[in-house]
Amino acid sequence: MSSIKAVAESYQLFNPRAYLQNNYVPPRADFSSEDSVMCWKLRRLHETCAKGEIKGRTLVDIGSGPTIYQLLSAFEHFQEVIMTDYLEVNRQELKMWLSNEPGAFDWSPYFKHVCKLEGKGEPWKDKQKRLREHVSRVIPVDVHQPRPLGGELLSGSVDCLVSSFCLEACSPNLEAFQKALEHVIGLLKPKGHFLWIGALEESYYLAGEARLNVVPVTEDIVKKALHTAKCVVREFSTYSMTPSMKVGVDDVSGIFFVWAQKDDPK
Ligand SMILES: C[S@@+](CC[C@H](N)C(=O)[O-])C[C@H]1O[C@@H](n2cnc3c(N)ncnc32)[C@H](O)[C@@H]1O
Ligand SMILES: O=S(=O)(c1ccc2c(c1)CN[C@@H](CF)C2)N1CCSCC1
Repeated sequence: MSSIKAVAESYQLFNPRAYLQNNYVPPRADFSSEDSVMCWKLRRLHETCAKGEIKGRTLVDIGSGPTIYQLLSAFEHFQEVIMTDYLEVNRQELKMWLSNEPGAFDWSPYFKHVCKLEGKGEPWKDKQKRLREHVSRVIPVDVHQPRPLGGELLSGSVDCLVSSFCLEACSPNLEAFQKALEHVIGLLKPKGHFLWIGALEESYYLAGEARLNVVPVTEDIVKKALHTAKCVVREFSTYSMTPSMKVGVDDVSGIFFVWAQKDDPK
């Protein structure tokens, strides 16, 4: 029986570079076909943010890991972006990229693709510069705490949350997954937006020496969890993995994309 403490211990072996190599380096991260999962994820985020409803002052990314792709469309509509992760090694990887230090991960294929989606002919380096200017803080997070960001932000003060592959990847069971979701939603203002990407029916993934357990969730589980957390689903779409995409670094069956809004109790 895994516990939150056991999950935390398993993450001590997490290798950000191995994780990036497993999931974000072409050709596995494929931009050559619009039908690839990466293009699907970026398109969902672009099309949802292009509607113009998701905007405000503060955007917080929960469980950023060593990645920034999840913010490439949403960040444009907010004054301040705060990135978060549980591990110092991931926060350091993010800070390396934000400071454009030698050896930082190359996210240029992602910027190029999103600039193409936006169709404004903007040089991708201009967007890259803007994202670096928007991220004000990279701070610790623990979704299993009632206040996941500690005292860094007031509960109910955030306009938009983004989270990708975090909650299911750090929750030992569905009860903990539900509580973590409710802790995270507690950061949002009423009517605040939640852009959530996650793994469907995944039970493990690898990141170097680390083998991380994942609580398997289905579309129905995710929808019910959002309802219990008093969120209204605006959009829910899924992507099914092809057998060729299963290369042993995880056993994910599919991906979900959610745009949800926190209920207004008034
Ligand atoms: C699969 S990675 C997701 C990374 C990135 N968001 C992405 O889209 O690839 C899961 C992340 O959850 C973080 N994590 C682990 N335990 C956590 C906790 N208790 N609270 C918040 N994040 C946690 C890990 O450090 C890791 O960066
Ligand atoms: O975007 S993905 O669908 C993706 C991206 C990241 C992850 C997973 C899947 C599944 N395991 C997660 C562990 F929590 C991390 N993708 C998987 C195929 S290759 C390109 C990356």
